[in-house]
Amino acid sequence: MTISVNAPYEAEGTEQILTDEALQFVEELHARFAKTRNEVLSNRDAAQQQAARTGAMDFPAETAEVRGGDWKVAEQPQSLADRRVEITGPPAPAKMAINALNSGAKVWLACLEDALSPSWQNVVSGQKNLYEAARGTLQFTSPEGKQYTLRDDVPLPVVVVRPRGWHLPEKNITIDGERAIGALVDFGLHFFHNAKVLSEKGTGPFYYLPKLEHYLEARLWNDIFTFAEERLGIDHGTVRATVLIETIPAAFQMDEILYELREHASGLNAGRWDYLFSIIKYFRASGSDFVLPDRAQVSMTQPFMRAYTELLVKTCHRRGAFAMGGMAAFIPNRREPEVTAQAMEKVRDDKAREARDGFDGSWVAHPDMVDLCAEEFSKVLGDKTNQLDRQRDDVEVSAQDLLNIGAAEGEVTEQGVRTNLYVAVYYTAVWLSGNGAVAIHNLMEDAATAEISRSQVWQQIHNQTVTADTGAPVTKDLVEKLLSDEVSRLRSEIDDAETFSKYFEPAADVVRQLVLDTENYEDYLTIPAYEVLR
Ligand SMILES: CC(=O)SCCNC(=O)CCNC(=O)[C@H](O)C(C)(C)COP(=O)(O)OP(=O)(O)OC[C@H]1O[C@@H](n2cnc3c(N)ncnc32)[C@H](O)[C@@H]1OP(=O)(O)O
Ligand SMILES: O=CC(=O)O
Ligand SMILES: [Mg+2]
Repeated sequence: MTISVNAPYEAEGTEQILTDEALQFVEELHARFAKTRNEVLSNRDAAQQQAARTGAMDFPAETAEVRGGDWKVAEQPQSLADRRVEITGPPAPAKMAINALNSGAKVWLACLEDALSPSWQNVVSGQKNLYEAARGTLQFTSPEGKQYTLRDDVPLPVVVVRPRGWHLPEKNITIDGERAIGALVDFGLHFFHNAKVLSEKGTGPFYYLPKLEHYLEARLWNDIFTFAEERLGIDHGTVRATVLIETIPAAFQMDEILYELREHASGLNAGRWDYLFSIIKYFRASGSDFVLPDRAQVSMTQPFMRAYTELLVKTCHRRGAFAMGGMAAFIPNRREPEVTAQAMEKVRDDKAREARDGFDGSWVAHPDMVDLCAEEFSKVLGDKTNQLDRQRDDVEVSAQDLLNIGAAEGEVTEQGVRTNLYVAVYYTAVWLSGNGAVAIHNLMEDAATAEISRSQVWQQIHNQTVTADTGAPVTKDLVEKLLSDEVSRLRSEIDDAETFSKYFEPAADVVRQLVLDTENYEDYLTIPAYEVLR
């Protein structure tokens, strides 16, 4: 096998990160695991088609013994015992990494996934920043001259790295002429450079695993961890993984996923945004019973969302694994105190509900929200660091509860379609410019939320959904017109013509193709967008 880097430019950190030894490790991962990754990825379609045809899903029959069995995941390492507040954000640019590390959170989810646009610069410099974070040497001076250094007055958060999902390639690295697998590049480079340093400190290496759709995908990650530990001479079980339950098939396999990873598992996380995206994707063509209301109306208190989070807490605590809450999208606006006050109140409610339900901690998107999340969890935890001992034997969740999507309260409106188109184009443009997360109308938008936006429109056209505010069906012609309006609106808001033509016009082309091609549904927005990204 031959690995080669065919990058369009030399990214910051290249010399430090893309060493011969590190690339050889990435190549070894491909030699051993690429075939299985390709198999598990191609299995996804058949499972989706079966569910779409029947409109039904169930807990797998072949793993009844795993669900019924009395087993637990390995004991949790001390450094992860208290996860009451986790800040999420990309490790590039460096100032975001430093701000996250200085935020006072217990954990920093360093995101190479939903919140990172995988430009070559971000992929390499994100690894460089993680390398320096692991060694406590990360610092940065902004172009305006602002100095960023790591604080030394409190313990810094433990870093948990989220590599890309199984679906995304890394086009700037090839192996025998084929594009490398993004997840193996992200994991391989991080593990190779940092596993020893982190394991000696007892603070890693730890990972979040995104977008899994089957327990065999968890088995694959477990095999990768076992191999990587042996190869670098690190104790088996040092790696700990928290799996995002953020696809509808994974909600039916929570026990199985923990079981596969039991020697490496830390917990599960309720990734609400990708979960909604997955539901729309799975049942996009299964009729109007599966059409969700406008995105803004689908809250965590809808019965099918409660079923999902309640089952997650119950499953985790039965198995000795952490149950981690998700992301409320409201973010503060330091220029608008009223917006900030409202956002704080809504996020506080969200965290309070999660803490009451038994979650051990949760996510925030912004440093200004770290304290409120810690406060809400501390109220419930008291002197404890987590509530692993709280069993939710009162919870009974059936397949029908998880799929009770038609009962969601709310409606589809033309204004909702407009907002979805606006957000999808805006987010894609920002992603093409190298940022994987952005505030739009005081909401955090990232790859998962943008996927919901574009998929809702596709589904509404497919089902000719009638909008509540105009009484008209969502047709291709209507969407063409609304998209053109929203692109004009964006043109009037973006005062720089060059930025508009460089990022917004290609973004509009990507979104137009995604929503209007009703014969084909693209599995991920980021697949076509990646072809345009440098
Ligand atoms: C569905 C999911 O997967 S959720 C998880 C994935 N999504 C994320 O991780 C999104 C995380 N959040 C963010 O990226 C950001 O909060 C955004 C893009 C939404 C908003 O960022 P901004 O527009 O920069 O917000 P704002 O101007 O209020 O930021 C103030 C300061 O806080 C910093 N900041 C804001 N959010 C974060 C964060 N999550 N991590 C670290 N620093 C942050 C900014 O860099 C800025 O720093 P500076 O004063 O040194 O320049
Ligand atoms: O990754 C989290 C999500 O909500 O998606
Ligand atoms: Mg996600």
